[in-house]
Amino acid sequence: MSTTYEAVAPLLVVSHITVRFGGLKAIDDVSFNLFPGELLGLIGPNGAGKTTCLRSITGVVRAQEGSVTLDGQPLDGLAIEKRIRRGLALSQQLVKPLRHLSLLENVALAAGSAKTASPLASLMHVSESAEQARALELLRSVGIAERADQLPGTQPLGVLKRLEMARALALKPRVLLLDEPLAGLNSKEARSLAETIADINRSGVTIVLIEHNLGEVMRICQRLVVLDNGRKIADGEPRAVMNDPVVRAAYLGNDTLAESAAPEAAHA
Ligand SMILES: Nc1ncnc2c1ncn2[C@@H]1O[C@H](COP(=O)(O)OP(=O)(O)OP(=O)(O)O)[C@@H](O)[C@H]1O
Repeated sequence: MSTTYEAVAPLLVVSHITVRFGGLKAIDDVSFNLFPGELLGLIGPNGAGKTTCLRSITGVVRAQEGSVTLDGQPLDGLAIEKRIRRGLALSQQLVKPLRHLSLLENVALAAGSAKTASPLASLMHVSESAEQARALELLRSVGIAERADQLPGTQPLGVLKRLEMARALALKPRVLLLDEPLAGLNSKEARSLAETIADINRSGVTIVLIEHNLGEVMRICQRLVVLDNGRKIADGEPRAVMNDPVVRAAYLGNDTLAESAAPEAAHA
């Protein structure tokens, strides 16, 4: 994709964020922009601060310094629910659907809660056909519509991850934050889910993707931000970033880079 993002106002601005856990600086003065329509990869070695960065954007973790703005509106100090209502959705590493509800009902519940403030009212929404139809459409968009009536307990991990994505999309997010969606999948499943993520992005959803599968990251992301030891060490076009000696040094000894994201093996 050859969008010139600099000509467009950023949708999300992360500005000089610092997060400390006791004496540890998990995030150290990190800034980056996310532009409308982008699929941005947030990468870095283990413990680099990627998840903490996403959590500080959604308010799960409070940054001691810095600010986050969505469409020009500061999110600082807002509770998680308010940030969700402003348009952020976080799809987590751990998949936790409601076990007694079908896949369709799980997504319909999320679609209902996007429209209502109270959990009881959102439960009642499950019976409404509009939410059911929308939930089915969302299940279709993540490729699991044929399992709509099945329970989560019988599903393989790949399906549960797609369900989690559909639930996040039900919130109609302006920015979808995905934390390691490909973890635990084999290479074929990972390739397929990465394609689904790219499809979701092409349908107009702006995405930040944390992922260790650098082969898929290189294939689907339009830009990469790299963290190492809590600091941003690179920000730019994927191939240029992966060729950056500073990035290569950060990953030195990390087999993932050598095996799946050598620049010569990367797709354009
Ligand atoms: N709640 C917490 N309390 C204390 N330290 C934490 C907490 N959450 C994260 N950390 C520490 O902050 C640092 C960054 O962790 P984080 O999980 O953000 O990294 P990451 O890049 O997402 O790592 P990984 O790729 O391994 O998931 C690590 O040193 C981690 O141990």
